[in-house]
Amino acid sequence: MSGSMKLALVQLAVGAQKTANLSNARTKVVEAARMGANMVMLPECFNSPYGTQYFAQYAEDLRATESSESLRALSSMAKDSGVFLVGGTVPEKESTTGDLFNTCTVWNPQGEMVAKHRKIHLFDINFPGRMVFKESEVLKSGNEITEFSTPWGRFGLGICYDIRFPELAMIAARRGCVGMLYPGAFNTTTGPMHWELLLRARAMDNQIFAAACSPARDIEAGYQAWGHSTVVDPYARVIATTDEKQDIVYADLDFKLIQEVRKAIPIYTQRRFDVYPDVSA
Ligand SMILES: NC(=O)CCC(=O)C(=O)O
Repeated sequence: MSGSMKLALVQLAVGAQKTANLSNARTKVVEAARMGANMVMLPECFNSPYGTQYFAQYAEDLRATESSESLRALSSMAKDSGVFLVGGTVPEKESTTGDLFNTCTVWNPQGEMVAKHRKIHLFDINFPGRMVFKESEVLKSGNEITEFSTPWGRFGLGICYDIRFPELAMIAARRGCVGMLYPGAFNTTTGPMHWELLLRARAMDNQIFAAACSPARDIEAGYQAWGHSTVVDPYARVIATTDEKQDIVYADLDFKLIQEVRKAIPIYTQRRFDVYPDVSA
């Protein structure tokens, strides 16, 4: 838990053409690496529009890198740029069962997959007249907590709606993770209400970094992404953000802030596991 790292969030303009999305992602990952990024994150559904009608059409078998166009592209982006790559999410089709998942893969600078996270909490909400969405109509949920190691420390992963469930970040932090990373695609209804608040809450409660990467907003799309890809530090301060357009957000993560804030506000040693249970145990 020391040193510093440059994180880049690629707020990608995503369209209907998968090949064009992969090529645009590659250009932006290369650009971020040239700007000194050590780790780059792509958004939820970076290779397809976001919507229940699209998952089956864009889904790929992610069992092996070679069998998936998107995984081959992510592996080579990471390797050619020499970065850790949190590869947004890709609609996944489990070939034996036909089940669909919303899945994030993470790649090391050698182009090897080091983590795979299937969205655990599906986005089912009903905001009458404003936002109705039911991922569970087409997707199955993942059942595993995911973390991965880097030279700067371990990171936990969640996908978009997963951020609303504080347990994932709490468990990751108590197991020693230095940050939570969320490829996401909030919308223009819930984004202004909760996107930044949730990131700051996850960072504040756990005294870790928290970052979320959105697609850019496409005003022609059925689902209007909120954008505003954001990085928050262990004091729960927003240290980098943007608006709704295509952009790359850069943040230097200084890991000594974790010890600093935990020393100043020592909630870590003041917990009362004699009164309530430790969810990370
Ligand atoms: N893609 C998602 O999971 C969207 C989550 C969201 O918008 C929310 O409000 O939560």
